[in-house]
Amino acid sequence: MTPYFHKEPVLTLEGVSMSYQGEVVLRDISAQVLNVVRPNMTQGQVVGFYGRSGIGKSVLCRIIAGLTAPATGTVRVGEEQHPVQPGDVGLVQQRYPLFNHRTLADNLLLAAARKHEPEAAKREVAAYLERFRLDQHGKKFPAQLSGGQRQRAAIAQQLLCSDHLILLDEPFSGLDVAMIDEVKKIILEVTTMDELNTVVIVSHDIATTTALSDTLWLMGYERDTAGQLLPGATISKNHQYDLAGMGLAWHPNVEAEPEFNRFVEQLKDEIRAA
Ligand SMILES: Nc1ncnc2c1ncn2[C@@H]1O[C@H](COP(=O)(O)OP(=O)(O)OP(=O)(O)O)[C@@H](O)[C@H]1O
Repeated sequence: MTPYFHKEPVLTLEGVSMSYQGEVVLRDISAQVLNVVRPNMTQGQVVGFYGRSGIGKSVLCRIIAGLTAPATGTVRVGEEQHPVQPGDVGLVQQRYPLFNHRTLADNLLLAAARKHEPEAAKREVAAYLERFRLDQHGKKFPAQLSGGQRQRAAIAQQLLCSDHLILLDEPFSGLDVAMIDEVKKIILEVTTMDELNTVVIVSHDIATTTALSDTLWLMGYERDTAGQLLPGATISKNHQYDLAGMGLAWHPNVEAEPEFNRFVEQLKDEIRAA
């Protein structure tokens, strides 16, 4: 097993709850992502986030991104662990928010200008275009890009304007196997760019996401001591898995290992029960 240790927190949720018109959607969620350090490796963090459809994953993502204020609780991000502000966290949704009337390079420049001075923004965009193998396509408009290129562009866009933390909503849905491999590569690339880079993947593709993750969050409902179902979904402590500690954090061919497959089957059972 690759040795690792934890440093400072990069994302902290403290007692987060949310209700809409009196209906409790999220209940008292506390969870933390720590900067994982592996000797001689630049390695960011990948959190896989599961839950059944309609349970509240998107609501929690918007809260983590600072786009919706929770009813109670706080979200802290970054090295200083400041309360999240809109723009701190990139949110890559299934519909990629590129401007159709601007070229890819202009779209990225617009994002980079939120964080950098004009000259630095240009340099950053050039570096990201190359890094994401989009340098041949900078002058194209979003409609002229393939689905995979648009997805890479959307991830680059969010990395350019956010501060190390990005949330990917269903990054594998509707993709063929070759494209899934491509997106996996991008996610791994993002995490090896900077040890503080942290990617939260919300997905129904359990095996693919688990293979990439070093932490898993499973959202579900809990019962009180009398066996009554409590309102609102939560991420209980025993549903926050430390894959690094279990020897299942991403490494080449982790998906071929029997322990990995046993764990994925166990997770599927837990999701059904949650
Ligand atoms: N703005 C809103 N007003 C009222 N209710 C809302 C609002 N946003 C979300 N909800 C409710 O919160 C619950 C959780 O929705 P959410 O979209 O977070 O689920 P999800 O886990 O992301 O589902 P899926 O996996 O199907 O995308 C749903 O019952 C939804 O109707």
